[in-house]
Amino acid sequence: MAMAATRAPWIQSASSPTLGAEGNPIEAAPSRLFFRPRRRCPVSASIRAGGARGDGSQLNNSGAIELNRAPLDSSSEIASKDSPTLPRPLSRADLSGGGNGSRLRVAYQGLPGAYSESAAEKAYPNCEAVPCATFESAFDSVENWNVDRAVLPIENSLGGSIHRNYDLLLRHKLHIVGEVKYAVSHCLLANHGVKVEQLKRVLSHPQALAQCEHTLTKLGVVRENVDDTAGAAKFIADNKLEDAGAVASSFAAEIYGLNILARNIQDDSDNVTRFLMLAREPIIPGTEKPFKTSIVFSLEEGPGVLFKALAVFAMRDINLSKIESRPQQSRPLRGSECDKRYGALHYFDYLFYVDFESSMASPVAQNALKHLKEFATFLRVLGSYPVDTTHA
Ligand SMILES: O=C(O)C(=O)C[C@]1(C(=O)O)C=C[C@@H](O)C=C1
Repeated sequence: MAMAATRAPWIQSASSPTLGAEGNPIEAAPSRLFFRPRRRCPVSASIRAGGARGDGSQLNNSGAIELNRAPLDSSSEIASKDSPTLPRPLSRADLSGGGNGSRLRVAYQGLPGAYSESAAEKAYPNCEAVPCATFESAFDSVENWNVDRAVLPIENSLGGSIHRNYDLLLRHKLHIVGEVKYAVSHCLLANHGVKVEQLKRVLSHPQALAQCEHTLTKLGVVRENVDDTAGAAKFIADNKLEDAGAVASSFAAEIYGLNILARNIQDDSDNVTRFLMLAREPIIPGTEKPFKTSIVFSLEEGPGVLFKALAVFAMRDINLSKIESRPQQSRPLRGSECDKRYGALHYFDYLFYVDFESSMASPVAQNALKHLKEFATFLRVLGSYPVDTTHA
């Protein structure tokens, strides 16, 4: 019996029938390359075009996917994510802004003048950008329906990954519905009348300080971490500091009445931060333009298991655009394993976050995840969303 979609459309149970073939001979062959896991992961992809499907799901008149809501293994983390109370998936029209003339409320971390605010406004033009003290409170605001979306940084071309947000993506049940790249150009700000030579310390977000490493080293100043770049600007303005500067945007200088001592002080002029757009509901992915899918999984221990996991994409010519590993915080160490030479060994248990360049609407991507599921101990699709192909 087909049921209306009340969960992320790509999720079905482990016991669901085989998905349609993608014409890839590897799929039909027994996968001797890969070992069988002890535990099986209850997640796989399931979106395809055209009426009734082998797995019991239906393509409805509007082209939206309706899936069977199959029972999930209660031992799996995925079960907690896909509450049956989830509202309808977003359509791609929902990506651009609030309907009915209402302004979409979009949470970002930091104060007005933070780069994240500008990224939120780039992602959702005409939105009402809502400042949040922490990344976590931005996640909470969406989950608690205080705002419609959150836009949060995930990686920077100079500073690398923002690990906190990777961890929060897993801990919360939001869906990635888009990405936006934003060119970050840092300024050195100080109160009016303060000269560069007077500065003994410079305050900013740790990422921003890291992005200006060369300049700050040349200046010989002490770096002080604060929650966001705009917060640093506000702090030195409010306290009328004369020995401290801030790394922040020219917009922050304007808002907090500071002087710009230097512009473009980041280590490389091409300094781009990639932000994720997060929502309570997933979007229905398409294939008519480039899509990207973000997943997180964990694996059994064993020689070459990560290689095998990544091979499910390589053998289908699916490009990976990002891979990040994070320790499993709830279970950081594996049980001790004996080694003849060294005795008991402890290994860190990892979560792997992978972005791959394919839409969950593509059978090839669905089959890759189905294949991955065979030896993943946990797998969750964080979102399938259009690639930001614009210039930052
Ligand atoms: O502090 C800000 O202005 C932010 O928006 C945060 C943040 C970050 O977390 O990476 C965003 C973009 C820049 O890379 C520097 C800092």
